[in-house]
Amino acid sequence: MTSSLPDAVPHPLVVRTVPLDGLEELGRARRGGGLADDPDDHGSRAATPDPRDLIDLLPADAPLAWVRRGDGLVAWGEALRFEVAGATRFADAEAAWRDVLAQAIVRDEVGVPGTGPVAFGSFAFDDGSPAGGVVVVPRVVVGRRGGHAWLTTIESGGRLRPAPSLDELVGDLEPAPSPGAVEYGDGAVPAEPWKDVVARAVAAIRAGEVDKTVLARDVCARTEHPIDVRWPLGRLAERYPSCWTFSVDGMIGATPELLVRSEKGLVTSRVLAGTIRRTGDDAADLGRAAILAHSSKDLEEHEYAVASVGHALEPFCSSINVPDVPFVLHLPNVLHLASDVTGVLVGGAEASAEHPTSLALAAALHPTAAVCGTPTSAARELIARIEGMDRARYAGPVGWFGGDGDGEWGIALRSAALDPEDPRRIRLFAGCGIVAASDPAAELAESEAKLVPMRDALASTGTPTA
Ligand SMILES: C=C(O[C@H]1C=CC=C(C(=O)O)[C@@H]1O)C(=O)O
Repeated sequence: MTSSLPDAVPHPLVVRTVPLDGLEELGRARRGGGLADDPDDHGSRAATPDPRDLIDLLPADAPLAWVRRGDGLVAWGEALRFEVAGATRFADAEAAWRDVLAQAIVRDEVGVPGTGPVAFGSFAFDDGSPAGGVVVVPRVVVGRRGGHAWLTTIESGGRLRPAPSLDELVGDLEPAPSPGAVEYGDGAVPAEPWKDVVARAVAAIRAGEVDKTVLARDVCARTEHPIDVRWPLGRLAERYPSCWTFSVDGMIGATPELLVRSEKGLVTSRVLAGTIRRTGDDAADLGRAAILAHSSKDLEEHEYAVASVGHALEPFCSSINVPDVPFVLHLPNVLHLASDVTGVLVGGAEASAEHPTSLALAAALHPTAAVCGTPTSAARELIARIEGMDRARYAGPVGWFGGDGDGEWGIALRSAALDPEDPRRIRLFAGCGIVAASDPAAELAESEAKLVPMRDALASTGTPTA
């Protein structure tokens, strides 16, 4: 399978970024409320931007999003789109983006990460997947970071014109309608047989074929009404503020795992592996956090994941910091062992330094042991042999990059893929790291806990599941 890219960019892109005032007011007016308190901001209760300010600007048609704690990017419209496929999908996407940039006319009056030209991407987990990958260059981008907001417009073949106002661009949006009742059905491998798949993986590990692997499953949902992506997105952004809520070409979710952020010579990766379900009782959950932090099975799972990220970043970095001990990340549905790995790219922040792009770094890191296993190629083969489904863009890189190559790529976890043929159908995914001590029934329960964010996001009403 190869990528089919246009031979040449049809017209140069004209990109303009201007500062934006009044984003909060616009968001507040739409919701009729005040600024939100961040539930992750333990104790300080500082006023933070509402996680929905950006999401609430999106139109229903093909919205693009990368939002965390109310900051990030939302975008819509399609100035350009590249579809890529196969093992060269990342390199092809990057080359196409470079070609576009070589001809772009840019006026950026803000100059922070995420301003100027921006492209969103979502890529398949597996080289052989028909899902391949897609890069979308939107027509309108609204961004916010640390109290500053901006508006970028991208036109193909136009002339540099005065920037339109946000009101003009957004107009009167109808709020997202609920998808109504949701029916769930089996995915490629139903729950009970999936336990046998886990048992086969455990046997393969005990036989020495791999040290660790990650197995995933899907469930299929059918909704009463067509799914307006803004419905689940708003709920995910509100309920999972410490995750990255994303939407790219029908792939949506709120991932807690940052594959790589590359910014001015500094790279960061949030590595997760090792999970315990929450009970809904805060005191009991503190006890469970302590159990997780000392669980040899989970620490082993985590160690493989951290090592895979450290090794993949090594060739690009002059220094790397890998924490000795993971911390426990508290999400509403689960607790994870987490490590923030940081590194300085060779050349550091020097303006003359030629850094790899964030997408090239994502390609080098993918697939980490958090979604594939150790050693990588044997784990990949084992997954292809026993998992019984095409992961498509689940567990693949999803995110954005800018004109200088810097950007942020998450791993598409806690996610779902809309059916491009039927707006009432969506496929939800969840996976679990498997090591020698894994128990199939416990892994099935863990996968159910990881499906909760998307299930709750699709629900038409009701209290989210703990
Ligand atoms: C593969 C998934 O989770 C990974 C990320 C965090 C914790 C994991 C675990 O504990 O098994 C997985 O490695 C998923 O959520 O679908």
